[in-house]
Amino acid sequence: MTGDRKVFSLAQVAEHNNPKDCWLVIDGKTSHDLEGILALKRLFSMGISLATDCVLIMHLDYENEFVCYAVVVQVYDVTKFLEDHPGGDEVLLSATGKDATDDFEDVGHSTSAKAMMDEMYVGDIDTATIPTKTKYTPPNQPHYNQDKTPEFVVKLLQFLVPLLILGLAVGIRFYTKSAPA
Ligand code: HEM
Repeated sequence: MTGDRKVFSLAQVAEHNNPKDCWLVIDGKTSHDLEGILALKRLFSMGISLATDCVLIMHLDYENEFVCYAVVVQVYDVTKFLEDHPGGDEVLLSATGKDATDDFEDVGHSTSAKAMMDEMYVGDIDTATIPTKTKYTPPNQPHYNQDKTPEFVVKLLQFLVPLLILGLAVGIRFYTKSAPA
């Protein structure tokens, strides 16, 4: 299994970005044959690392069956699937040239969708060629309320207007009382 593993750079994958030749990079669980997994594990224990990120997971499932799979970032040729993709071809084409794992996961693809991917697998990606995800965190800035002045004026008017009306009413009353009839 390890001998014929093809490893691509992101730039190489990005060349396959059109309806006639469309490749995607998606990180997923892939169940490999036990022999292949054990061969990988032997390499790992010997301190030999692969060009790709690969995490081996082995556990017993609910029925005490021995399950093993590798998590690797893989490259899929989806060209033949473009027309049949239930989500449409455009989403697939727009997911080329990047790590489309999040796009794929966000949709919540079914296990049968994931199973289909095995047939489209063409190789793994050298994850060193994928730019690391950085989240934008805005710098800490003091809270500045742009509407402070109008807010203050409104509050002042709310206080002054009733006072003015009251003063006016008292003034009129005083004036009309004191004026000779
Ligand atoms: C090899 C890769 C892919 C395969 C085999 C695949 C397969 C499928 C399948 C079988 C479905 C039907 C629903 C399901 O069974 O989950 C589906 C739906 C969908 N997929 Fe994909 N897909 C792939 C990649 C992607 C990517 C990268 C995106 C986004 C950029 C995407 C977006 C969608 C959308 C939007 C739907 C429709 C969901 C809905 O209407 O509920 N797919 N896909």
